[in-house]
Amino acid sequence: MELTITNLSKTYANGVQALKDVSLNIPGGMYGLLGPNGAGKSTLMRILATLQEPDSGSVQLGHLDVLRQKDEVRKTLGYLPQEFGLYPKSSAADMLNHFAILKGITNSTARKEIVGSLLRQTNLWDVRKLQLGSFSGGMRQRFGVAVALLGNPRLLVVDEPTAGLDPAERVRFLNLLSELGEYSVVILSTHIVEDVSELCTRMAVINRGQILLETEPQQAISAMHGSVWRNIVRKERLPALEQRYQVISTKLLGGRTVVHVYSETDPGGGFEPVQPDLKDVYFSVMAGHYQPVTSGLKKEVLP
Ligand SMILES: Nc1ncnc2c1ncn2[C@@H]1O[C@H](COP(=O)(O)OP(=O)(O)OP(=O)(O)O)[C@@H](O)[C@H]1O
Repeated sequence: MELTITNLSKTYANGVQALKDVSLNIPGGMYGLLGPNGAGKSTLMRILATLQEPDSGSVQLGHLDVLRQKDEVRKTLGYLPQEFGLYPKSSAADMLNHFAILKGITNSTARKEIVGSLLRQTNLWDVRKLQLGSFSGGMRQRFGVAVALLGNPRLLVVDEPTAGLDPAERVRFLNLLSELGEYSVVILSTHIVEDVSELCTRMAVINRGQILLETEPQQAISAMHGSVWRNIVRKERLPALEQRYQVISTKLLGGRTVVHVYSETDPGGGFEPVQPDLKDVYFSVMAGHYQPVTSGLKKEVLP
């Protein structure tokens, strides 16, 4: 199973171009779509989930044309939107049973089995009789996954699921997702770099509706070896450093500022080489130190 997105564009009525000629090949497994707020992630996710029309382009899931065969796609689609409403007075088990009926699982014995197994898989079995209104953020998200998994989707679209989860809930949630990636296409949109580095075998960086990078996280990190340098400075020095160097990121650490810069040769000035991580990759791409490439990270500095 593979998802092929070709030349997708979308401009809203207010003139905002949310997607500009987006093309991606998404194989089975866990795929990360990483970008800041407003990058166009939700627009792309809603189009993949057959809830929105692009202006142009095509999307193919295996042999299905996602934009034309919507009913067929919906049978094999799971979608966890950024926000969803639940009946607060319903129990988790009742609500999931209700969604299973909507999904067309009419045989009651089969449905009971499926609902039970999903509640166990999402670690909600013990709280299945509690009202959804009493659920924590993490429990809600896991319930959302249980709903999205009804009917064994071949395509699972998950939009910013970890925003608002505490660290323990986030880890539990990511572990749950990582178990799903093997047999279907799972697309995870997020603005959190760690979500991608911990989970995804492939990823794309999107900003202002454009794909800036499409790669394997490990490959992108390797390609930056030797090009990331670190210094710890006083805040007042930052403007001067930004003039002189290609600054990737700055981070406060105990009142001082840790600066990462991009340079293919020793930049001097007290900078030391560091092992790059996916944050260095992401912020370098966002800062425009790299040219967009379709696969892998080419070491090309923009003029
Ligand atoms: N219905 C709409 N009408 C007009 N503009 C919209 C609409 N939906 C989104 N936009 C704009 O399109 C751009 C992309 O939005 P989108 O929600 O796809 O981004 P995102 O990456 O998901 O961001 P976020 O994480 O904030 O949801 C933004 O500039 C947004 O303001």
